[in-house]
Amino acid sequence: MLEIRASAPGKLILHGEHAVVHGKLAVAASLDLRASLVLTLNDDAKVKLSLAELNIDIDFPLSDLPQVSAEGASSTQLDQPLYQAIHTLVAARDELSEGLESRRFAVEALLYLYCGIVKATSTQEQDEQSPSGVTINVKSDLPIGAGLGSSAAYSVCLASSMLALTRPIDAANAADLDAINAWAFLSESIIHGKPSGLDNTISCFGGAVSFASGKFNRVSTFQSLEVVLVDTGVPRSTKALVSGVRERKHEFPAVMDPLLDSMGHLSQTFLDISQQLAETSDTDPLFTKLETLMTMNHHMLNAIGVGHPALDDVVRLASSLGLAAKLTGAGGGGCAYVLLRPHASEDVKAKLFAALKEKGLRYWTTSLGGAGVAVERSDANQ
Ligand SMILES: Nc1ncnc2c1ncn2[C@@H]1O[C@H](COP(=O)(O)OP(=O)(O)OP(=O)(O)O)[C@@H](O)[C@H]1O
Ligand SMILES: C[C@@](O)(CCO)CC(=O)[O-]
Ligand SMILES: [Mg+2]
Repeated sequence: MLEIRASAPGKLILHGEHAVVHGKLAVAASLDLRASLVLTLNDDAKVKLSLAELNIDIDFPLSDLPQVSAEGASSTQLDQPLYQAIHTLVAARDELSEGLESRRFAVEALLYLYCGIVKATSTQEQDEQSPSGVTINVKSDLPIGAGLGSSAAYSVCLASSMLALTRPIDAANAADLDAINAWAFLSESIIHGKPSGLDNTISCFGGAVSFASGKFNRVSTFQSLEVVLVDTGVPRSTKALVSGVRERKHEFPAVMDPLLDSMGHLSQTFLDISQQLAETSDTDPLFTKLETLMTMNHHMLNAIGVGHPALDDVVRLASSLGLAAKLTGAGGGGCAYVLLRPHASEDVKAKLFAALKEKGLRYWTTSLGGAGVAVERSDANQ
């Protein structure tokens, strides 16, 4: 029996969220929290999906899926007629009418990649003669819609498993990674609107990077930072927040543009200081600078309209213990991260964890810069 297993990590944006959508520099690293997917074939000629975190169990007959144009679907641009056909198909399903719109985007993204990658490579004759369906189960360690790149981890799992269904995929091969990343970006575009590509790139390649205008450089200087991720539990949508910033930028360009520029410069300053950190044993003054940058960036993100009182509460709580925190990802709720100095006193950590527990907030201590996508195909008949 054919089985494909894929997994991909979430990410922490240390600095540069939102600014990166407008071409500025951001710095981010992968997390050790991952999404995972198992794909098998079925004889029912259906795409069956079970998305545990979204409480979605639904199937679509293959015969209902739209035809892909003769030239096949592009991996670099969303095919609008194909997307519209999928959007209409999903909108017609009552099971998906409840809850947030973004639940439907997850199903649309999955069907889009299925049609664009799998259906596009099989001929109509093959489809009619042996209409093998696929069964897909997804689970995730990541909080959904909370700033840690759950949508990107999901998108990378989708892209890598669909590609592995059509040909051998090696996650150590640069061309295969580029193909996964390109399709994952299209899935992110369905979920996010206009993503920068940072989240799917980190989830695909892993490690720690600086990123601007679709290009990234690996960075090894800040992977060892110790952080605590804190989820305010306030739900929000990345798509809505990103479009809110775009509108504000359009309305007040002279005010917004310098703020976005400043956030890009802040990412570069962070990189310069983390480079110095790697070259000295006298780290305390540099950590003081890193903490100042976090506080500044948190307030700049408030200024561009992506803050939330619950995030400010986390920043205040950290500050009462002499620590710095800032929101991460799209903001508007979701997660903040707290920076711990190396050898932070056990007493401070214990106080932080106790205060977070008392407020009923979920938190994670995590390592940065782990592996990117993993995909493996096994076939019992081979
Ligand atoms: N495990 C999952 N199963 C199915 N869909 C998922 C899963 N994880 C994320 N998604 C999709 O991604 C959406 C959440 O993405 P969104 O971009 O709003 O938040 P995020 O990626 O967690 O945060 P950020 O983009 O700020 O890092 C969900 O509503 C769903 O459409
Ligand atoms: C808010 C944002 O910068 C990060 C979301 O994790 C959006 C993006 O980069 O696409
Ligand atoms: Mg996202």
